[in-house]
Amino acid sequence: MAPPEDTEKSPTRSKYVSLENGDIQDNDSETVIEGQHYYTLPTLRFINIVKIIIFIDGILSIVLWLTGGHTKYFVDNIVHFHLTESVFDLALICSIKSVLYMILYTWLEELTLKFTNCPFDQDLKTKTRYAHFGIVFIAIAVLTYTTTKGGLVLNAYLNKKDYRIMHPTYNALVISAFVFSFIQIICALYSFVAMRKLKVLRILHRLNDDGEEVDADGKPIKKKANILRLIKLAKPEAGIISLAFFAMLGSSGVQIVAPLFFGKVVDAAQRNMDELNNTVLILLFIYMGGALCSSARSWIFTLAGQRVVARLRKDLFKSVIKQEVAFFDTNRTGEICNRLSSDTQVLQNAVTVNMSMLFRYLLQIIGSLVLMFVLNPSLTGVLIAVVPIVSLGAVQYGRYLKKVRKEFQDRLADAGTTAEESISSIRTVRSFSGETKAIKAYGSDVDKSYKEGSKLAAAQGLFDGTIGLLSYGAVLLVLWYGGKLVYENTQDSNTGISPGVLTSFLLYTLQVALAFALLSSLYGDFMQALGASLRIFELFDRKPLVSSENGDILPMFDGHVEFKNVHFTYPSRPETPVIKGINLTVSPGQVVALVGPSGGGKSTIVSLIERFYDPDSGSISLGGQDLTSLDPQWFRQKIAMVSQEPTLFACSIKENIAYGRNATDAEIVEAAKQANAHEFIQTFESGYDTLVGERGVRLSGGQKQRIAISRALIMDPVILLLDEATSALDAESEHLVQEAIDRAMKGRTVIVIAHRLSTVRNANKVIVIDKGLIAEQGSHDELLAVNGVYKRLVLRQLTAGGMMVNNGNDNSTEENNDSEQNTNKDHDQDTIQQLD
Ligand SMILES: Nc1ncnc2c1ncn2[C@@H]1O[C@H](COP(=O)(O)OP(=O)(O)OP(=O)(O)O)[C@@H](O)[C@H]1O
Repeated sequence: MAPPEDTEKSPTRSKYVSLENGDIQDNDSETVIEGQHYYTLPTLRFINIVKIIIFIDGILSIVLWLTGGHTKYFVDNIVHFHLTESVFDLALICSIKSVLYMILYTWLEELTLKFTNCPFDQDLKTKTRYAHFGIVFIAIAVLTYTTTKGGLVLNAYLNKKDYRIMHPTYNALVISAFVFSFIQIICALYSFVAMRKLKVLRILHRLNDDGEEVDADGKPIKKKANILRLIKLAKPEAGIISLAFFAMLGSSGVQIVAPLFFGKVVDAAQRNMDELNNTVLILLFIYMGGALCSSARSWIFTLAGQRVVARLRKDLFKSVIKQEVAFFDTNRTGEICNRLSSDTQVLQNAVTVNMSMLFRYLLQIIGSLVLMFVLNPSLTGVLIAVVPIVSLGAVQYGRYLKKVRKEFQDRLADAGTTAEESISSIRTVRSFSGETKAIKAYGSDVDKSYKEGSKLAAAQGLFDGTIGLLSYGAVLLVLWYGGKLVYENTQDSNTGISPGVLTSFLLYTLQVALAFALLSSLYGDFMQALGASLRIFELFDRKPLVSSENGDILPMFDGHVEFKNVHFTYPSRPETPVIKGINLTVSPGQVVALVGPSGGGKSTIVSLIERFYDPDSGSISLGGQDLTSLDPQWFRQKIAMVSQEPTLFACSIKENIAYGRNATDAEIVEAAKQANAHEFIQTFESGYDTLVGERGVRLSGGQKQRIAISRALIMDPVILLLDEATSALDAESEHLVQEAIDRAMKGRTVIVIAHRLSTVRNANKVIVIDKGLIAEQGSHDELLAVNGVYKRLVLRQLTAGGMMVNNGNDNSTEENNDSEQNTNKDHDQDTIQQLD
């Protein structure tokens, strides 16, 4: 579709640029859509809100009209129509305008959506204009009429001596007709903005053939949080929640009928003492029943909330822990932990306590309004006329609040993450005197969250104030109008209302106003919960890119590993390929040493064997079968890893050794003996039950490594993946660790990232990895014969006395240590001579 030549002239057209294959690009949001798409639209969008307002207006007008008097009065009102004494015209106009509005708004939305797909269709554009102007015309005409009529009625009431006062409900109809026509003209004008938003919204919501929402690349988008999904979280608690609902019905019932009895008390006080006593006694019983129901409701709802959050946390953690390793490369630990703790807490309140409050207040409002209607419809009509203003304002403002609140929560989470990082690395912070830096970083994050918090406080304050003013304004209106009716009653007992009824009415009004104010603050809570649930459901819905379940189990696994033309790039750094086409074979029982310059990709190869990541292309097989088709749980039992800086868990030595599988005490001790760990463990007061502290801080480097070797040995792995420690241990530790490693290597396929010459010399095969490729491979001697990377590496490291030479510590106490190191040194000397 080619854009017409006058594209620049039309603001709507210039927003879209057609692409070669008929796609449309939205310049503002840089969103591209291909051809025709199906979309989901939010339920609570502008048109639907307007329709609700029109509906309320229609219903209210009809009710006020119908409750306005007896049959003759109706007929008189129509037959002897009088501009300032009849309201038949208003009821008629309201019915006609409601139908017209419904038709025009529906048409307008349809046209706007069609226009998104065909932004250059002149006909659609003209029709959309007609729809817009039709709506605005009706709104202006109706507002003009209702204002004029209202003014004339008021003028007649105040100034005309022979004015026949209308039925109170009809007066309410005049007020509500004016208020609604005012709201509707605002809606009509806002419809221009709303339709523009709808176009963008439509582009942003697209579905694939399965009905899932997809992004511009056609990939499914994580599910959005919605209230229904939030409620579903509490589904298993449905039983006890329904119990709580019954209790809530009881307590709300009390709230609803109590004001009625208050009124009766006031009226009884004007008659006789017996009636007064009886009414107060009834009220006391009502309150006692209400108290019982209230405590049951509160207890059960809170209990259900606790259950929901406990389950939520477990499920969420399950989902997090199953994510592929790459996920943790891009997501900070603190942020994830925040979701587990604070976001789930927000949800706990939303799905139970807030939900209960929502129903309670709704019940209170509806019940109170019904009783108010029974007491005096006209007074109720006056109150209802202001409700739509409050609700429309609350919804719009609530949206803004949600945005600010989310921003605040994000900044708070950032601060939490920064603090966690510093505290968990306190040793590094201390040794580099990084306290000031850490304090500054945390302080700056807290300042940012404070900035957002103060914005939130102001916004929330304004929100609460406005809602409060509107609510109490309604009370004042009722007080004035009700006072007038009481006054009328004192003049003529057949008209107006008694003081008792006014008391009930005022209490109801307060109750409705309060419930309304609380309901609107609940809206804020729900919005906050929606924000939290967005983040939580994002984690819930995230399917790990590398699954850790399901797959084949080989009946026999000999330890054969093969890489075929493997290419790999870390997802967190997509522009930098790390492995660029590696072919290698490790035969069962072989010891293969990976060497090479730092950053060449050795550790990445080991990670790929563990299937922490999947290669971008090529294949990795274990025992002849592709790694991606094997059950990760199974093959990870067959592969054990001892890394350079082993991480231990903050539990006992015993639990750390038996981390990979359930083992008996005897097996644990045997593994520790094999790893030369038994002796030092025995010197500890609590032996195998000694706690190692966070990440094993209470153990020395050598001790940690030997525990890690025990942990690997207890798995009796077929393949051992070793990353030799580069950090220098003292001679004794070095020897003990080395001996444990040598023992562990026996009878297994071993892939070792080698840093010691002795390891490389004893390996069956040495593979030199450089810049993501295999630079050389062969035995130590073969590679030395080639004047290549390996020779340079060995020479550089030997002459530098670097990592590949065993640390010769003269203070060594054990004789065999010395002799072993001397042998190594001799070998190293040989090597240097050979190289020279
Ligand atoms: N999780 C990661 N995300 C992104 N890039 C990574 C990640 N881990 C490693 N890299 C990058 O991949 C490249 C290879 O790293 P790798 O750790 O495999 O090298 P290496 O040969 O084991 O180095 P060394 O001997 O120093 O341990 C490096 O450039 C490194 O920066």
